[in-house]
Amino acid sequence: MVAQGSNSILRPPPLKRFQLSKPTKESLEWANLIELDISRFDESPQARKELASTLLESLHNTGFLFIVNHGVDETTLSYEIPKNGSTDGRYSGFAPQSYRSSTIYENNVEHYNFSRFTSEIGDQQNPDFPTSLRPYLRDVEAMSKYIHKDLARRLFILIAIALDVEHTTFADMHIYEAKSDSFMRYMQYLPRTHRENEASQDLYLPGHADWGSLTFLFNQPISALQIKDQNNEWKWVKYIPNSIVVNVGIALSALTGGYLKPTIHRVVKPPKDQADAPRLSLLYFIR
Ligand SMILES: O=C(O)CCC(=O)C(=O)O
Ligand SMILES: [Fe+2]
Repeated sequence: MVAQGSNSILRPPPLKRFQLSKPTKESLEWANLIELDISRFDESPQARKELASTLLESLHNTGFLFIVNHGVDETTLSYEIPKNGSTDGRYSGFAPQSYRSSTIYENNVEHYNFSRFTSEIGDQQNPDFPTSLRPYLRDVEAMSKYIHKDLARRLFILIAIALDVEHTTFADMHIYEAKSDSFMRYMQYLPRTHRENEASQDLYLPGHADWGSLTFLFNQPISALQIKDQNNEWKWVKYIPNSIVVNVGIALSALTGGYLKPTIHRVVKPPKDQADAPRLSLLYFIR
């Protein structure tokens, strides 16, 4: 990544790179999810049709899939989140551990949210960005826009093709510039002691479905995300290097008459060989 602002007088020290762990050696019960090669979107009308039907089937059955060959380097934005700036972190800015401490489950989670980068009055980013973040903002903006305006758009068009409706039906409902709560989130799960894990029943984030339409999660080596499969059994989401995990939220499920599944998922204590490392989730929520 090239830090911006090299011509300016503002040269804060760079953010620390987030140290990615090695993948687990444990054999876990993995969820059976497909890998969609999204680069085939522009190959031919036939390829697009095939992608559309694979996508629809998996979002109907499991509500989750991996997209690969998506054009983003997964490590580009792997930084330690800054722990200062605004503490009003609900949709924009930093939320420390204490923000979630009302539940015994999420008290090891801290996050930093970025709203959409638009110039609408009353809908701007929190202007109180910590100085350390400013050199990275253009990259965060580029990444957010690429996911929303390009990757999600392709998926929305494929869903429309598969459902045999006007191709831009869903894409037009999720225009980046239109008012929405879409946002990017850095979410850091801090390791817990044995006693803390006992108190929270090994849960880092309780089972839930996402509210929005599509969630993009940069897959990373610490295994902790689980989804509830068709037999109501929890299965682990596998780490596939350079893949993005995509899942359906409640809004998109409603927009498709319940055809696409807003699958329940949760985050649990990682396996033993990863239990002592912090876990960084980089998410983009399309709402
Ligand atoms: O951290 C993860 O792997 C998933 C987080 C999640 O499900 C959420 O924030 O809605
Ligand atoms: Fe979620």
